[in-house]
Amino acid sequence: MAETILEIDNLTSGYQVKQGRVEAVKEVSFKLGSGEFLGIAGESGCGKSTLAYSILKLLEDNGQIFSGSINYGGQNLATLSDKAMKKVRWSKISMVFQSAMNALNPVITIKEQLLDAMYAHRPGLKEKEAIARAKELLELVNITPDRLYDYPHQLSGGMKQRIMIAMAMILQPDIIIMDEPTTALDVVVQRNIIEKIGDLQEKFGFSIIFITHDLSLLVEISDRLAIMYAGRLVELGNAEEIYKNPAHPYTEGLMASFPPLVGEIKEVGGIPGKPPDFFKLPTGCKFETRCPYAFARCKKENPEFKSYDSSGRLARCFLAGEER
Ligand SMILES: Nc1ncnc2c1ncn2[C@@H]1O[C@H](COP(=O)(O)OP(=O)(O)OP(=O)(O)O)[C@@H](O)[C@H]1O
Repeated sequence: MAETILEIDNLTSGYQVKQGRVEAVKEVSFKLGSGEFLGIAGESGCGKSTLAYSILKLLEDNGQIFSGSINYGGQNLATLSDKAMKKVRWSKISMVFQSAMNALNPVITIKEQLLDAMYAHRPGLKEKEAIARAKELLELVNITPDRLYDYPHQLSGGMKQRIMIAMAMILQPDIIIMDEPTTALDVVVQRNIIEKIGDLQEKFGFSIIFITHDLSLLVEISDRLAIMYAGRLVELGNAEEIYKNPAHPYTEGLMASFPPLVGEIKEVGGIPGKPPDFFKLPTGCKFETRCPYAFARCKKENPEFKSYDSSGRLARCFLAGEER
């Protein structure tokens, strides 16, 4: 892997609720390489957004990082002050939120919204320069510069989402976190946007953490994949290798739920049952209650997240690397 730009170590974060702590992210560790495209997939509620918001320290009021570290640029973001975090957020690590396009203000033109975002970080910027930069950003996401003077309602959903991607790139960050950036759009538009993101990444070299529940979107574009279940990473490794041979039964089930956009469709299956309640997690393997391969040991012991062969792939399953 290229030089590490972000290292998450044993991160546990989540929310304080009446019943106690929801540990929506539990002991998660991974490294993100410079220029790497890391895809994170898992069913709704497995903690993907909580992980993203933890990195940027944008958790809701009842949210909290309980333990672990988020190392970026020689600092631990998990313990960084709000003031210091403001220097990192957007300029070094930015984010495109789930249905971000709805965050565009309907009564203000795209120009004003882009310029406001620029002035917020570079107060001395001259208007002429800011407009030139705004036009350049629109062109990067394949929107003609004259659209700068439009209001959001004059643009399609795909265009609005591309504008949000342009916004995330304004300050040329090292890392862009994308949380389901295309979910609200139809499949063809989704694909165009993802291709565009890939082009931009190649051109500018930023790293991407791309979060989705739709694994088929990730397989082709990601360098590596991380699969989350009940707040934990259950598999992490090279995207193509995971696709060819998933080591964790949950990954296998996810693959079957989302057939690839291109290539052979094996079998459209799915995963029986639903994700567990964070307050009633099984004692052993957290996936045991839904796993077609579970055996006695899985009920009692929680498998470690570890490398099981020479490829460096990590998986949390007693059967990883074995014939299932
Ligand atoms: N503010 C909150 N207070 C309490 N629990 C929360 C809060 N926000 C999220 N959760 C819970 O944390 C868990 C993880 O949620 P999260 O949104 O991170 O999952 P996700 O994988 O991103 O799901 P989705 O794809 O639906 O956004 C869920 O059980 C969710 O109900």
